[in-house]
Amino acid sequence: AAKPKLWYFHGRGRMESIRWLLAAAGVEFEEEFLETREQYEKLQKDGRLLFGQVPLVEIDGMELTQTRAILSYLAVKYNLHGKDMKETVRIDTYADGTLDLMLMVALAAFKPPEEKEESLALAVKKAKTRYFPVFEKILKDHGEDFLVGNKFSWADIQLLEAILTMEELDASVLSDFPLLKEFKTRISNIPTIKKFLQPGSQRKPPPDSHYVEVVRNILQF
Ligand SMILES: CCCCC[C@H]1O[C@@H](O)C[C@@H]1SC[C@H](NC(=O)CC[C@H](N)C(=O)O)C(=O)NCC(=O)O
Repeated sequence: AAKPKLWYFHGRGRMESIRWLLAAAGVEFEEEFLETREQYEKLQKDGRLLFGQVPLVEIDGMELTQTRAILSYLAVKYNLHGKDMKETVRIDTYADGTLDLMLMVALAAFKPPEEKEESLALAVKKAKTRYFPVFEKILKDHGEDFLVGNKFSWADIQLLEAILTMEELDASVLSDFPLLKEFKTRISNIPTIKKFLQPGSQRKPPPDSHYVEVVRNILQF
């Protein structure tokens, strides 16, 4: 079967969680990087962006947009969802929480320097006071290796991505969360994830000023 093809900017943004899921599932994927406004306008003109937006993922003969819809499709397709509805809603809930945190970080890149620092500091504060305490308690309460059903799921992938992203902003962000530290080590050592964390993988670096300029230029905002 053809490899999934991802259409997005050459950076993390909203697409990074999709890259993480595919990589963790051991699925090879291709990427098309939008560098110019023309490329983006062509996608729109060709009617490939339902609401005029990216991420766009070509998979199984479909052209999918809307990040959450794509992630849900991939989680089910690669058996990274729950064994029943009750597990699945927990996985979705945990994943949505980490996506909120990740988006806070992603959008901060587009703010003026002063505001950007403030937004990133707020994201770290939210991680330490809102999100990480919840996940530490979940791991403590059920005493299992994974967040749901003692089986590796999409929620675990999202949480690891969030942990690593927050550690880039504050290396001591896990200092009060011993179980999350163990979780980080455990999940990072899953072979497909270990590979994705090696240099040269399709994992993208944190957004820099060039990336922000390119995205602003393409989206004209
Ligand atoms: C570090 C880069 C991430 C920040 C920038 C991204 O966050 C978004 O707010 C903008 C981009 S992503 C690009 C943006 N895509 C979305 O906002 C998608 C939102 C949708 N709900 C989804 O989850 O996929 C875009 O195509 N906009 C064109 C425009 O709406 O006309």
